[in-house]
Amino acid sequence: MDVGGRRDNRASKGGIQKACQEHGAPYLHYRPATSFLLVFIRLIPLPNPLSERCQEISPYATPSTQNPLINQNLVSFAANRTKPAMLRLGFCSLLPSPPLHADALRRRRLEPVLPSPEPRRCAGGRRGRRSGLGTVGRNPMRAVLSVERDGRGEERKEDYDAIVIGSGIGGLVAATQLAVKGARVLVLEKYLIPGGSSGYYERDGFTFDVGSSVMFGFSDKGNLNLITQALAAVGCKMQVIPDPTTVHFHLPGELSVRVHREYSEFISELISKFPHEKEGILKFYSECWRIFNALNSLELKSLEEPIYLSGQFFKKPLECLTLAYYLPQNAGDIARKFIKDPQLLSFIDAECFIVSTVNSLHTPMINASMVLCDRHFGGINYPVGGVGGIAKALANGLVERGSKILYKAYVTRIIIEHGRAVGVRLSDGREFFAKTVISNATRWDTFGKLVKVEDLPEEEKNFQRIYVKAPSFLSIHMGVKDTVVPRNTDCHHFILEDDWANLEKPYGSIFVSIPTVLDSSLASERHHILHIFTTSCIEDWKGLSRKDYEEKKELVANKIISRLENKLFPGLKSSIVLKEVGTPKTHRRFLARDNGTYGPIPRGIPKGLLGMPFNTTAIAGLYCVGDSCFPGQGVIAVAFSGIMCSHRVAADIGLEKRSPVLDAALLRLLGWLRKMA
Ligand SMILES: NC(=O)c1ccc[n+]([C@@H]2O[C@H](COP(=O)([O-])OP(=O)(O)OC[C@H]3O[C@@H](n4cnc5c(N)ncnc54)[C@H](O)[C@@H]3O)[C@@H](O)[C@H]2O)c1
Ligand SMILES: CC(C)=CCC/C(C)=C/C=C/C(C)=C/C=C/C(C)=C/C=C/C=C(C)/C=C/C=C(C)/C=C/C=C(\C)CCC=C(C)C
Repeated sequence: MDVGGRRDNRASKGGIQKACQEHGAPYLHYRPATSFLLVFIRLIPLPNPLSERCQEISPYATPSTQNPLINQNLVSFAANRTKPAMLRLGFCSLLPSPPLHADALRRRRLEPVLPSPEPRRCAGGRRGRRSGLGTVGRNPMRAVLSVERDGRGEERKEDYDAIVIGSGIGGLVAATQLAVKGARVLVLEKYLIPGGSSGYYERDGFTFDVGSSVMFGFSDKGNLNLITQALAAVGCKMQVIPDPTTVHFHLPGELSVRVHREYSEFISELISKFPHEKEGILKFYSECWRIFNALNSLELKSLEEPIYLSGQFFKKPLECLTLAYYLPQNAGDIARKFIKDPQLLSFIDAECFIVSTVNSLHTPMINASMVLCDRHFGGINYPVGGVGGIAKALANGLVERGSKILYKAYVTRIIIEHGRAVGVRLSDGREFFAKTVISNATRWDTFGKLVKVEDLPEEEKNFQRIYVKAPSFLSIHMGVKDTVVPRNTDCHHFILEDDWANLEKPYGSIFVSIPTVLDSSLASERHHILHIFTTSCIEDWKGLSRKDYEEKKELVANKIISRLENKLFPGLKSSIVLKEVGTPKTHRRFLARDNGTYGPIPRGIPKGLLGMPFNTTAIAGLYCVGDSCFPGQGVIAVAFSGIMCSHRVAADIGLEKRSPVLDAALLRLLGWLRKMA
């Protein structure tokens, strides 16, 4: 059964009410006044328990000169820039509201756009071809000029509205959304191809996803399909393969649970394992749907922009109040209201851990609801050709809209003049200037390395008080003979063998994705890809000689592979035809993420999402995007952060409505709320 999730306010309320009735869960419906009261009761501050270039053979990098496939990609990006221009319109739903700023108005008039009736199919992975529908022509009358200086001090006039540091999904979504609104953007990426941790790499006929292959927000339903929407904004639609099972859990006590795409099948399976907790299971997941439906009814834009925010409160008061009520809450507390069985609560911990790397007591309820429901509402869908196709399509779309992306462009400094971010300096000495700078590097990298300030701004101190760096991963990318993967094996597995206490320990649990189960074109015939990963801390890999480091990689990887062989795939070791091991150092080096972290995790019990910073920073003109911004880790989460960031930046540069007075009031209020977390 698909529950709720309709755009219409009444329909979405009806959907959840029906779901609650069908599952015997209570349907809680607060009047606005009651909700306000509840929200502010939740916001009363409570004591907060307080509790952080290497030698490397990387699986993620092959110098382009040695890798014809990467060369081919670079050539295709270069060719892309020179494609003849055709004026076209993206998707109506993502077009900005009428701009107020004179520059913006002028731009609009000068850049007529023609409607595109159908999005074009985008190339996926290496096998795809670009259809190249065209580009928005450059405006010869740009109002804001900035200066690009090369290493020899020569100057060239440029006219960027925004510079984006990094081309992860967060940075690319922010950049493309701005480009669609008429801004001219420059993306600077230190690596050879776009995508960051959602990139790809190729070896001996295998196309590997660098990171996760589980794609939320990639359906054609509702308002929360943010990856689909981000691609649609640049006129792209990727072909996807529906995954019938989000994940197959293999847990202590021989507990095996498959999260089926169909919600009713998943719920029936879970109830069959815990029949005595039927009511608790229904109530907990119904509460998740309540939040998901509220989220799904909103138009998602910047929560730091008061005109939009008050508009949403006016249009969907109950949904907004529902979200405000759950904003400071965590999934584990809500689960404990309904569920008593310790093993079932541990299962809910595992459900949260796979998306947040922390247990349910530390996972914000809004984030948990988002993933626990989207997998059934829109389902998990895998892009044909691999996850890397998403970033490639966004990067192509950006260039087609007259913006620019530079690879091998390593930003080492954000230039601040008179307290305002005005540009960036690269490791080769080049400097670029723009009205705004958006950093897709983590907040730790942005404020620890790229911005040199005497004192960390209060906001960042507060962020570091509440959040620490999540551990990194040890990842093993393998090509194996297909005989080792039985027919009907699910694509994604989570394995925790004997002891629930190991859930959050380094190397305690194992994630496995076999994307070739869905898309066989990622491997050569009669082969599969196994992407195995487990949490690992950089401290474990520091201070080793090259030889010791390599030996340790081999040792640790073999242990993980043996565990997998025992649990799921007998004969796994002898079936391996290709194996590459990445450590936290690999993630640090190739993604420029401090300690190789995959984003922030709360230091203690958080107040839900309340403490997460949005996109603005204490430095005027400087914004952050990506997983160390609201709502946190995850490809769909960083896509949302990109959408929010682009809206706030667009308002600040005059491409969207804004009210300086309301802005100041809202930003102060949000800052105050964050301090309470
Ligand atoms: N757990 C997984 O397996 C997995 C896999 C893929 C994606 N993800 C999700 O994606 C999220 C990250 O997405 P994101 O968009 O925030 O970041 P990202 O790390 O994917 O991308 C950041 C990009 O910025 C570039 N960069 C960083 N510093 C730079 C600098 N100084 N100069 C130039 N370029 C620089 C990096 O090379 C990288 O391409 C993660 O939190 C994670 O949740 C997770
Ligand atoms: C402002 C104030 C105060 C108030 C207001 C109120 C309101 C209106 C509010 C609103 C809110 C909102 C809108 C929110 C939103 C949110 C969201 C969208 C969220 C999202 C989230 C997401 C997420 C978190 C996701 C995640 C994911 C992930 C991480 C994934 C991962 C995966 C993996 C790792 C895979 C696994 C694998 C295997 C098992 C193999």
